[in-house]
Amino acid sequence: MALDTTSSALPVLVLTNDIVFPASQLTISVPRSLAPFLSRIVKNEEGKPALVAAVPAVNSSPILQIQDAKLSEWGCAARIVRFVRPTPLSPNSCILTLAGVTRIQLETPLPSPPSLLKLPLHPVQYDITPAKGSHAIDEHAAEAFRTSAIRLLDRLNADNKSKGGQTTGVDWRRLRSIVEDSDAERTPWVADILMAVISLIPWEDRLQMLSTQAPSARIHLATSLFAKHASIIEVSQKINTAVDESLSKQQKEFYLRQQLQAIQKELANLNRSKGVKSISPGGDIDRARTKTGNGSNTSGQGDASNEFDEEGDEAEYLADIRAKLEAMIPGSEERKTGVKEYRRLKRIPAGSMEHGVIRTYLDWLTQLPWPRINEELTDQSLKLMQDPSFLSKAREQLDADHFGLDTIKRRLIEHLAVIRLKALNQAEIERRVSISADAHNEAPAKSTEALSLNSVSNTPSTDSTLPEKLEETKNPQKRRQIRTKGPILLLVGPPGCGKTSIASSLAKALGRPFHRISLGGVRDEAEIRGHRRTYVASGPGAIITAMSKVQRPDPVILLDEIDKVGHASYQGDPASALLEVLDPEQNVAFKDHYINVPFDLGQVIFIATANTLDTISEPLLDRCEVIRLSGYTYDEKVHIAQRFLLPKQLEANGLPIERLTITDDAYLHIASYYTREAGVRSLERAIGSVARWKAVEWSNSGDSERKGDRVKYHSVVDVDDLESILGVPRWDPKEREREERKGLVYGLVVSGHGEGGVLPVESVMTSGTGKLRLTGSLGDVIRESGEIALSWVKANAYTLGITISPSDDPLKHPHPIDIHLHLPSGAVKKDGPSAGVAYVCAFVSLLTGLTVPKYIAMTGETTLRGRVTAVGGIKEKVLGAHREGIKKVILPRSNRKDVEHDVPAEIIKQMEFVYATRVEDALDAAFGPGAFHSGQRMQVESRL
Ligand SMILES: Nc1ncnc2c1ncn2[C@@H]1O[C@H](COP(=O)(O)OP(=O)(O)OP(=O)(O)O)[C@@H](O)[C@H]1O
Repeated sequence: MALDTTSSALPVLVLTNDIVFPASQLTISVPRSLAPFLSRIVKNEEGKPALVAAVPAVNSSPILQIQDAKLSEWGCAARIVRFVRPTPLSPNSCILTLAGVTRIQLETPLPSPPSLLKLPLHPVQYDITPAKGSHAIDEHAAEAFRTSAIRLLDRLNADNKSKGGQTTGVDWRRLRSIVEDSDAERTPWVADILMAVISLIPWEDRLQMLSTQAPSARIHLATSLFAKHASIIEVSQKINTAVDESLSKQQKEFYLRQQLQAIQKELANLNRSKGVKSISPGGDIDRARTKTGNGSNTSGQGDASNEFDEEGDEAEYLADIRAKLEAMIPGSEERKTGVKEYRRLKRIPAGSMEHGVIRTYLDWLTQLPWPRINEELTDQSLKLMQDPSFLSKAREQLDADHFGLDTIKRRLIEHLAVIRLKALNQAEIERRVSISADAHNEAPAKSTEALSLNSVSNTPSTDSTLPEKLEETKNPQKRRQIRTKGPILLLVGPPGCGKTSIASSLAKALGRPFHRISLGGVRDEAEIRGHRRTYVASGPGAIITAMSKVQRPDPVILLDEIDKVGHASYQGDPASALLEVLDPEQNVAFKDHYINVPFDLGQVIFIATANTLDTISEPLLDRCEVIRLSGYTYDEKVHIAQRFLLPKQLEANGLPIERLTITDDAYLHIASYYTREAGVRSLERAIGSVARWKAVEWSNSGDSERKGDRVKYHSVVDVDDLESILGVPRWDPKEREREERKGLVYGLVVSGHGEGGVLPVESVMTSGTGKLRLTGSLGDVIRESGEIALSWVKANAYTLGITISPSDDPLKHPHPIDIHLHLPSGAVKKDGPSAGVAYVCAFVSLLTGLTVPKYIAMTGETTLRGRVTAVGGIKEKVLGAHREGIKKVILPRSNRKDVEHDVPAEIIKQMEFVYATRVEDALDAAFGPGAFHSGQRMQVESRL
């Protein structure tokens, strides 16, 4: 387009990388070679304006040299408003500030490449008349221009803000207000200003703008360019925000994962230092992560690198859990719950806390031995029980592991017999179901044949409830369950008498896993029944943990020390949680708070142990069948030591069997001088010490032989060797020497551990007012029996020859006295009525001056009328008395059967038993027959 207005010649300044627009200012550097020429223009000697034609290069680039520039046809006449030339020695370029005046068009192209030494004068055309008429801008176009310009400026402003306002140094808001205030006439001028300022508009677009002379065309061009660039900025801003958001999400996730890892590490350290296994089923998780089902990996054989892969492969894990859930019976509650949790797990992002909680829950849930779809129809224990010699083999197993304990072994065998019969019945029912199902499937018409087939089976059943049983057995959940419904066996006895070990040999005999749950000190119900999942770090209780460990529905579980379970408190009542476990009616649907799905414990054999029955709650006791173990005699201990404890200790200490022989006397010596217990635990420990001692001797002798010394090793240990091996005997035999003195007798007791022993009953008299003082941590019952005994003695004082007149009170005549009765071991609490006979004898001895021989001990409750009634713990007491060297025991007549049934024959042979019906019988036995006159006694009795 040509300008048909004014024409003149202007020096042409080539701009390689800038454009000057009319009404805009631009500061550039120019080569110093041009300085003289430029200063001439600026000095304006000829009175001309200091104008140059600033013509941009078409092929602009930051590194473009002037001589290489291809000039645009269009440029801008610009006034030099500032010219700074360098000092003569400075290598710098000149600084030139130009203010655009108007568009110019080169009339002809420049003839040669621009010179670096001077600006060539070149004719240009320009137009400085304001736009009018056909050039006028219509209002719509101006509005469109303003809108697009404002949109672009707003975007640039927002962009600038998001970058901290430091990027361009242009005040976009001010420009915006200029645009807003501009009327239609001024818009072409505003468009030029914006074009000069907005550097992001590409060079070609700006050149096009420069070369557009007509204002309306310029406005249209500017409108479309601004709209285009506003859209470009919007889109790029959107992309940037999206990228930023995803980046910040990633950063957030990364940060949280780092934190999670740190927490897990700390927890693992904590658990390691406490020696506690993980709350979740520990290494079993790893096991859970290995493939199952048709899987190629099985537990323990998996890829070793997976074992340590903390993150685990989520997809593999989910597939594994899914396979386990699919193996559960369809429609079963455990499967429904598992599937629900599995779906939740998939929805929740991995690494979140909730994800971990669900994962741990699913680990527990899927590891429990639920009834499975593809369970094999015969299992190991059923096969074992089908063996006709099952019971005799079981007995052999019990005998192989334990000496004596006949009653217990007999009872256990009875228990096994019941379980076996139930299992065989169950197997028979299953067999019938499968036959009838086959017949039904093959052809309904052949059902009669199937029935006749049944009737010729080896074990025809006369059970009238068979149809229901058959129906019940069709339910897959009810199949394969050998229920052990029946009383729970409770083994009661002193420590170390084999309760725990016989339970484990029962499990061995049954071919089932054995698990021991120690209940000693359990105060919190949650320890048995688990914490609800709402608790932080919640987990299942001891029962479900045991089931998860053994991985079978039918283990033998030993509830050890059931007498030491805590009682009801704010933490719940663990004893009542146990009730549910032990009650065969309830435990088929045992609900752990954590798992929260009923679990069938019907196939589990529970055996409980306790040292005493006193602290076991009545309802709990009611569900148990009590079997008592009451400790061993010395003979039994020697046998146990020889046959069981020594081989065990030799193996434990690595000494060959032929390298240690302990003589019977040595065993007896250890049992009586180094241990004083009903069981054999301390004895076992002492034998262990002997074995270790001899192991050292044996290896020393080997060393000496190698060195050529002749140190002989003696494999036999006799009584004389014991002191050097075990030290001074812990129980000094002299200590056992009891005294025979006035007011002192020996009673028989059973300690809280169920251990029997002898307890002195001491009494003295002091001057006083006829009062009785009882000391020695005595409970109410034992105090009352002291008072009863004294009342009886007072009532019979005359008959017994204590007073000279029937009306005299022996505590007041001839002198007023007080009696102080004490039971030693004052720190140990004592209660019970069984010291009555001993009290009477002590009072009579004190008041008459007669003494009771020290080899006599007694037990029995007395009534005010002088009857001697039965007491408990006879076997323990007699064995305790035997250990203490007592020769004669005075017992209530009604306890005779206990002695005859429970006390080993060899003990009966070694001791004398006197059975008393009345207190007088006991007095005769203690003080000697005829010590008191029987005739008078009859009188007293008739008076009563
Ligand atoms: N009759 C026995 N024959 C062989 N070994 C026995 C016999 N009785 C006990 N033992 C051994 O004595 C040790 C202690 O037995 P165990 O731990 O079963 O005692 P416990 O009655 O359960 O004691 P606690 O009440 O303290 O739990 C075991 O090594 C066990 O094998």
